[in-house]
Amino acid sequence: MSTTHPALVRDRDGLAAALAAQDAATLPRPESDTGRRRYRRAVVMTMGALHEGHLALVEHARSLAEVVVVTIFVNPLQFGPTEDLARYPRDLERDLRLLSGPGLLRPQDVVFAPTVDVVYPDGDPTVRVTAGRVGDVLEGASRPGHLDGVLTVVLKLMHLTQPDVAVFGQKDAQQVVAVRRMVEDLDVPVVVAVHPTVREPDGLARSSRNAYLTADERERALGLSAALSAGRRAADGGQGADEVVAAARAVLDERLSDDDAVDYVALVDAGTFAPADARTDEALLLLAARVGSTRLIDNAPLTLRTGLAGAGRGSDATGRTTGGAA
Ligand SMILES: Nc1ncnc2c1ncn2[C@@H]1O[C@H](COP(=O)(O)OP(=O)(O)OP(=O)(O)O)[C@@H](O)[C@H]1O
Ligand SMILES: CC(C)(CO)[C@@H](O)C(=O)[O-]
Ligand code: BAL
Repeated sequence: MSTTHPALVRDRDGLAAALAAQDAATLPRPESDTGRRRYRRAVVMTMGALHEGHLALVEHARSLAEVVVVTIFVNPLQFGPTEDLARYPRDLERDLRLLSGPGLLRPQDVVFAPTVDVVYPDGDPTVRVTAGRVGDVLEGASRPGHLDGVLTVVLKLMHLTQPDVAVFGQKDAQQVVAVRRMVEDLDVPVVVAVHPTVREPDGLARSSRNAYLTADERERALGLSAALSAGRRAADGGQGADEVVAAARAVLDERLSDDDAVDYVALVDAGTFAPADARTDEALLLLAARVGSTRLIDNAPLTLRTGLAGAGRGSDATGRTTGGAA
């Protein structure tokens, strides 16, 4: 392996030693040292097959913290029995090469790429984290148990890598909501930071699964970002939630073929993830579709001008009380 690669650790002892070295290198400095970043250690969790989206998360982590840990682990627990666990792209050499690019990992930063038996030494864990009602809708409804599997490994990786801040991508919007909820509900002492979705120049959200797409499928996949733009235009034009969803769905119907299938088009309150209604102003338009055999997701924030924010109270998809006067 080339010496320009960042430090790679593959087991728990190696990780503990690397974290101890990071801690020694980041002992508190005098208050007068104004060059200090806000956090000591940031973690970026990935499943590898890295792309510009992941690298943007790493850059962001680096701007937030003195040292960074990137994890690369394809977590079997979050894949359903008919999903793509076996064919999910894995290329550690390539990932390490990308992470050694300029402005990314520094000598004291670490890549933790454990095998399944390192993360789950006793096999599938008996005790797991449940996403509760966040895990029942949208991604959770389409991929039963997916968000439980995500949260279980995220909590384990937080324990193992001991970050002060963990950086996630907005592309997986529901994952962000679930992780934030877990951190709050289980008093996990980690700050959750979110980076906006990074796109290809033509609008396609970067995703490791884009590698599965044929040229024709990739063209049809542009329907997702086009649908989000149509939804945003409808909102900008003063349309309500139903019209925004209809505008997005019409574009998907037009751009996808009989070989594809729309999974969901949903508009939720950006703050609570509850379905958007007349009280919603800041909303998130969420899409999932299968293009050929590849399932893709995307989302975009938008502002509903029909929103009557503050009216009434309710309970959101995450269990928090919403709306109305405090
Ligand atoms: N285009 C993107 N922009 C910003 N963040 C991203 C993007 N793609 C992935 N991420 C974030 O990177 C982290 C690791 O994601 P992951 O390794 O699953 O990549 P992915 O491209 O989403 O893969 P997949 O194709 O399996 O969905 C997650 O926090 C995810 O939200
Ligand atoms: C957060 C994560 C690394 C957990 O396996 C995964 O869900 C992902 O890559 O988004
Ligand atoms: N980025 C989400 C990981 C998954 O689809 O399993």
